[in-house]
Parts: sequence; structure tokens; C-alpha cells
Amino acid sequence: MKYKQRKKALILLADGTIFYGKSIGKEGTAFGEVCFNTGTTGYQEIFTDPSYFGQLMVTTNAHIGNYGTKDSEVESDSVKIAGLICKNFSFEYSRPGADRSLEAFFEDNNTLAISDVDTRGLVSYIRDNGAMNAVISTEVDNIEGLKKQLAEQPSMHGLELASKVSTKEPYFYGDENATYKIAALDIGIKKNILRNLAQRDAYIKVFPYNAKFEELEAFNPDGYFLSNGPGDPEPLVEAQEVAKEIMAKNKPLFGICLGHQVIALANGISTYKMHNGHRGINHPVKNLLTGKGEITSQNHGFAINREETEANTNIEITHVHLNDNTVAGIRVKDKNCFSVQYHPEASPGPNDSTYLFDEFIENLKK
Ligand SMILES: NC(=O)CC[C@H](N)C(=O)O
Repeated sequence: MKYKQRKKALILLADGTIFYGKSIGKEGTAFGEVCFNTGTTGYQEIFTDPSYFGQLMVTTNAHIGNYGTKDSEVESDSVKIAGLICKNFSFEYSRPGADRSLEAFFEDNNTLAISDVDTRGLVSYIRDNGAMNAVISTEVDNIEGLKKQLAEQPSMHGLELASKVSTKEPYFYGDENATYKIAALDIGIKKNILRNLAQRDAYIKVFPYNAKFEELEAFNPDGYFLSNGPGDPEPLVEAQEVAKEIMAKNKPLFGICLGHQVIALANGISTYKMHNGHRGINHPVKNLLTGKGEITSQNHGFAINREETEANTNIEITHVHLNDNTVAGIRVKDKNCFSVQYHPEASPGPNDSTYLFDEFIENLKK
């Protein structure tokens, strides 16, 4: 392996705690909310998932970069994490079909990444003390300056980020002669959701985060979709309005993650920031309608209020997270509407939950 001279780097947490590591190449500083993903594979999909916008990602898997990157295996057109914190970074990679190294991929995306960090120590610390803002930097001699800048960063709680990652203009996905037409509101949509819908004979028109219901309706869709995405769902009042209007007209509606939270808010159920979110590819969920278990892909830091959901007689809890009993899925009883807090499109993760896309297509027929 080629020898690389690597700059010392640090991660400074908002409470003053510092961990040290080395930059993988690029020098500089990046701010974000620190979060961790326990997935053992799928780093490229994680780094390009728009839901991670504004977050510094700690990967608990000990090796990152070892199978390089592939241009077709992205969830959006660029790296969306604010920066990476990992243990071992592989500059060498081994995979016959790879297009580039992860180092080159990060260089092209101007992403700051630091390795050789005690990620076990760091993750245990965040697990105990909760999600918080942090900064990663090669400016290891400027701790006081970094502390000042860090104190000025906005909190994830209350932060609207969908507008930062949403498409600026509407676009189409799939075969225009497909059987079904779906209007999707892009509040940070992952490509694999579009792939899953298109594979099920759907033609999708994707709309910007602030599109009005009338714009979506003008596409004359068979059903509507609210996507995943970054930030706090509460400030997304335009999307909540769209959800209300879709439900008022009793049109088929499906929401994933941020979209699920928006649907809950549109039904008067509040959301809250979790101590630590769920981020990984082995989260156990029980489908309460079938009694079956699913191993799911998850990535969220907010959740919907369980007491308010239970108290709402028009909402049925359809899925529950078995680790902590948080609400993982709901159905609006008098509407053609359901949503899940996790990721049936996976990417990365297991495909146990793809049946939810089939159920949505069935709902379009009703
Ligand atoms: N993947 C998502 O859609 C995440 C939703 C929201 N940003 C959260 O953190 O809870």
C-alpha cells in the first residue's frame, strides 16, 4: 500500500469532548449533527442518502472504502453527509466492478473525512449523551476558534433542510407508458424508492418540496408519495398542507420516513427528537396486521408521538420497532393512506419490507 502523509484531525463535540484522528486527504472543517450508522455494508448508499444532509456520520463498521464505489450505486447525485468519521479507511479497494476508490469519490465531492478515530469510544459517548452538534477539522491548533464557530451552528431540532436537497424543477422517472402514475413530493427522495416504484409498472413525476397540491394533481396521478428526507419534519408546513389535501380528497397516499412524519403531523400527531435515532440495517420491526417480523433499514432522528397516535381513534399503529416500542408504521383508518418510519427500499439493507411497495400499488387500484 502506498504510504500517505496524513494530517492530524479532530472531532470536537458541542459539550467540549474531543476525539482525535487523521484526515484521509482533504484539509478543512465541517460542521453537523453527529450521528452513527451501525450498517456493516452499503457505505456509498449511506453517504449519498439526502436524509443525512447536515449530519456528520460515524460508521461503526471497522473498515470503510474496501470495496470502492460504483457510479450506479448512489441514492442521489452527490455526497450528502456533512463529513465522515471512521476507524480504518481503505485507500486500496478490491472489487472487480468498482468505478473508483472511495478516496477519489470523496475528492470529487469535496467531502471531509477523518479516520483512525476511536469510533467505539465516540459512539458509546453519543449513545449515552445523545445526539449533538459537532465539528471535524484539521485545524487541531484552533480549538477555541472551532468551539466559537460550533456554538453558532443551528440545532437539528426545528431545522428545515428539505429545501436544501429537493429538486428545483419537476422531473419524470420511469416508462411513460407504465400502467400507474404517481406524483411524488421530493423532500429528499432516495433513488431506490423511484426504482422500486418504476419496477412496479409506475411512471413517476417528482415535484419540488414546496409544490402545491394542485401542481401534483395536474399530473392526474393514480396515487401520491411523500418521500424521506433530512431535518425536522415540523417546519415542513407546505408538505403537511399537501398531505392534508391528498387525504381530504381520499386519494391513495404512501409516505416513507420524513414523509411518514409529515403524514402524522397532518393528522395532528406531533413529532419529537429522539435521544439517538435509529440508523442501521438490522432494526427489528413487527407488522401488527400480520404478526410477522421484518429486519429493516432505518435512518431517522425524529419519531412520531406514541401516546398521541394511540389517542387518535382514526389512526391505527400497523408497525412497531421491537427495540424500543416506537411507532414504526401507521394507517389512516378512513383514508387510503399508510406510512412507515423505516426504509422498505433499503439500499442499503435487507429487502424484507419491499411488500409495502406492492401494497401501495394495490391501493392505487382501489
Ligand atoms: N430518512 C428520513 O427520512 C429521516 C427523517 C428525519 N429527517 C429524521 O431524522 O427523523
